[in-house]
Amino acid sequence: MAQRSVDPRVKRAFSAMRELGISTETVKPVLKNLLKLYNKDWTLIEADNYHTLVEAIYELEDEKLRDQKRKGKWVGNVSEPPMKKIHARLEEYQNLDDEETDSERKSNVNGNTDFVVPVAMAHSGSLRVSSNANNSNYVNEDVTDDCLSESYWSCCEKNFNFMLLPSGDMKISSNSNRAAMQPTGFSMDMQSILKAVETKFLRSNASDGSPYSVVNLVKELCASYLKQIDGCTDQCLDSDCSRRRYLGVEGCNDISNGTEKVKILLVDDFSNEPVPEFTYIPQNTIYQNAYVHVSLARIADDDCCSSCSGNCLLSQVPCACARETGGEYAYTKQGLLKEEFLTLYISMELEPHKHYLFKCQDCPLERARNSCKPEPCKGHLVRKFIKECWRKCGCSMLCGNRVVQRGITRNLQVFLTKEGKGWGLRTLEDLPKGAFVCEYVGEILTNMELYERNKQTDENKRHTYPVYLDADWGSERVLKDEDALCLDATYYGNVARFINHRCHDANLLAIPVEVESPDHHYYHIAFFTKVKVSALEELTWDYGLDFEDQSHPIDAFECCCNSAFCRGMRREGSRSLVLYQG
Ligand SMILES: C[S@@+](CC[C@H](N)C(=O)[O-])C[C@H]1O[C@@H](n2cnc3c(N)ncnc32)[C@H](O)[C@@H]1O
Repeated sequence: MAQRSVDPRVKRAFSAMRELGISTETVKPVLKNLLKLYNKDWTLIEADNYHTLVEAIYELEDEKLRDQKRKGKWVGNVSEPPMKKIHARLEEYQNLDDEETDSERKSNVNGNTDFVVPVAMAHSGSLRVSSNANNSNYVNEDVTDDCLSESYWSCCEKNFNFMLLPSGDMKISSNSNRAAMQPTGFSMDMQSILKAVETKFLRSNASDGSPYSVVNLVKELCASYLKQIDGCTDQCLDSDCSRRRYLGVEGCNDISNGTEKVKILLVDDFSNEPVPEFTYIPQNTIYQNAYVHVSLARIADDDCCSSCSGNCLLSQVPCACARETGGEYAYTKQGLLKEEFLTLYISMELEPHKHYLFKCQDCPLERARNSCKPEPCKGHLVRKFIKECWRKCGCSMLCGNRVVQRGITRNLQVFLTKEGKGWGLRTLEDLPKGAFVCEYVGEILTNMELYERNKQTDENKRHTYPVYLDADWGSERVLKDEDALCLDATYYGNVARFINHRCHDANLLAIPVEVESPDHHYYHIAFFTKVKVSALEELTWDYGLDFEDQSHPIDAFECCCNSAFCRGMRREGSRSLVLYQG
């Protein structure tokens, strides 16, 4: 009888779990459940080195332990249940992952942590970092010597260890594996090792006269590695590598400083633009006077789903958290924003006049601008919120109604735009329509504080990164200053501060999301794709600017969005708003 071949993704998952000491028997049922849950969408399972899978196993095992304890059958070590150990391993594994490329991660997952370059192989063939299925653009391409400028070498040395083994072979491993290598070989500097390997080869194999160079081999390794970690294409590697510059003193750095689940690199392909000065924060932080009261007690019992468990999206009847979105969840089981919500938000963005514009009696924005004689309110669009399950809910962190709070999972990159917009954000992977990209993160300020900041800042350093949190100002007659909030990403922010404006046909939408505070004075602004976005496309957002408005104190920019619908190309004497509506 013909044997059914096992899906390679299943094999990879088993293998990755074995690395963590989790047996295939334990993984099988959990994986099966997750595949059912996610409609066989592997991206969610494979993301973050199978984080979801490990968490699910962890939860199931914990549940079993709790059950055994309840029944008085558990005889293990109270201080460290077995899955706790696995969890610790996972953390270790993910820390390790911070230092790795996708390809290295794959080789680790397959139990093949280091590259050993036997001299014979070094002679006969090319060494390549194995390919990453999602980023096939960046691998298995020819790499020229020109690509290897100083910065490449220093980056390579920073990220790899080169070691001469007693056999004369060379072992290359990522820096994170340094400790593991020590007992078996002699650690020396990279150049000496390359020389020694080459000498050994030439002594034993020189007879066939083939050209051989360990140096070239390692160059190739470095180039492949860099192409993988920063999404660099062959074109930019080949064209003018010396101009490529990586943020930081040397080597390649993650602008999030390890605070996000994924590395976010900043690349400058065109010039020596100064590196943006700001502090990366992955979550909003209160500046001073903003009143953001988060407490479990303030969440009413019927505003959460304490009796739920597991994944709310799988229950027959939507839970209380879906009430905000009309009794149905905003997300699909694949974790994407549902079509009908996208349509509604797109219409709000493109045709705001068709939606309810609330005009405050005593507008906090106008009050901040001129407290003695405020102008009439210009109106605020009343928006529909997404509400995610949160801590008072009984469901798990894997619940499908928790997307934004899980943070960035997509591969993103900050790059210098060539149209003169400054830095921008792009995706390094194809994104489906409705995918969560990132949250707009900054300091939480009252509008008064923002206004004061702007007054004190000189003309050239205007605060070009604030977003109003005015999506629900209509629900209160008079909003107190400490409740009328905005986010300013000028000094503290995340990747979203690099998202440039595009008139009308931007590919992202900003959507208000309630997570922990039911009153909607404070909420999250989350960016979702409104169309499919291809790898390397810039991510843009329509700031909703009125380029004709000349009344605002902050000077506008001349729009270079290149959209056919551009409404902001500088006309003589025009000024406009640089404050966005969230
Ligand atoms: C939120 S920041 C975006 C990131 C910014 N490009 C940077 O380098 O930090 C907004 C600023 O970017 C620039 N910008 C954004 N979109 C633009 C566009 N379509 N045309 C020209 N400049 C733009 C403007 O200077 C604007 O004040």
